Amino acid sequence: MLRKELAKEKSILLIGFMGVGKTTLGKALADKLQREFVDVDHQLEIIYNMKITEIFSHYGEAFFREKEKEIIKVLTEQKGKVISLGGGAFLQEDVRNVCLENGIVLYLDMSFEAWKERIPFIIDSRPVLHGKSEEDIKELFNVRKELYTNHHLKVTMDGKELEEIIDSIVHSLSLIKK
Ligand SMILES: Nc1ncnc2c1ncn2[C@@H]1O[C@H](COP(=O)(O)OP(=O)(O)OP(=O)(O)O)[C@@H](O)[C@H]1O
Ligand SMILES: O=C(O)C1=C[C@@H](O)[C@@H](O)[C@H](O)C1
Ligand SMILES: [Mg+2]
Repeated sequence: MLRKELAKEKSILLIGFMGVGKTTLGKALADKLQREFVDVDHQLEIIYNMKITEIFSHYGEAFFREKEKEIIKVLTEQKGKVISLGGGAFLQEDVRNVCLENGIVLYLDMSFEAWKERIPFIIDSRPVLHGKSEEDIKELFNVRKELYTNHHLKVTMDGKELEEIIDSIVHSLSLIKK
């Protein structure tokens, strides 16, 4: 597809619990679709020149959520991109609304059993998980799951290779009107 045509298409917005692979998959999907990739957390890290954990500890979560919302509002006005959101972005109704109106919201779903294998790899860089037991995290996982029911497309990640997931997303995208 020509870049000019792509620029008119809605952006693809990746949502799902922290650590399911929105950033990892978003990059690969953008490559496959020849779209520009934007990661909301990374944008905030650039703006504040701090890691997400530092933004949380320095300014607090409420500040982070406000800035996260502001940047998502700006980014969702842009077309033709693949944009990975942070795992907690859909906590905010304004964020849900602006994403569902302007983009194609793709939910990366995963079972808790599969997801919990990732805890050791992500715990240090996800402040929301700090100080929580596995039971607490499971509860958070289930509460957040409700929020992610607001989507246009869903892909289940359990037991699948990245390539397989990308192919199924590309197929689903080809079936919907943009
Ligand atoms: N398909 C996969 N298979 C195995 N490991 C993966 C897969 N996708 C991502 N990971 C690993 O899981 C961890 C989290 O991935 P990633 O940062 O992409 O998640 P995320 O959904 O963007 O998280 P966040 O909501 O915190 O931004 C990383 O260590 C990554 O290497
Ligand atoms: O799920 C969450 O609340 C978060 C997920 C990450 O992407 C970051 O946005 C931050 O660590 C908060
Ligand atoms: Mg991410």
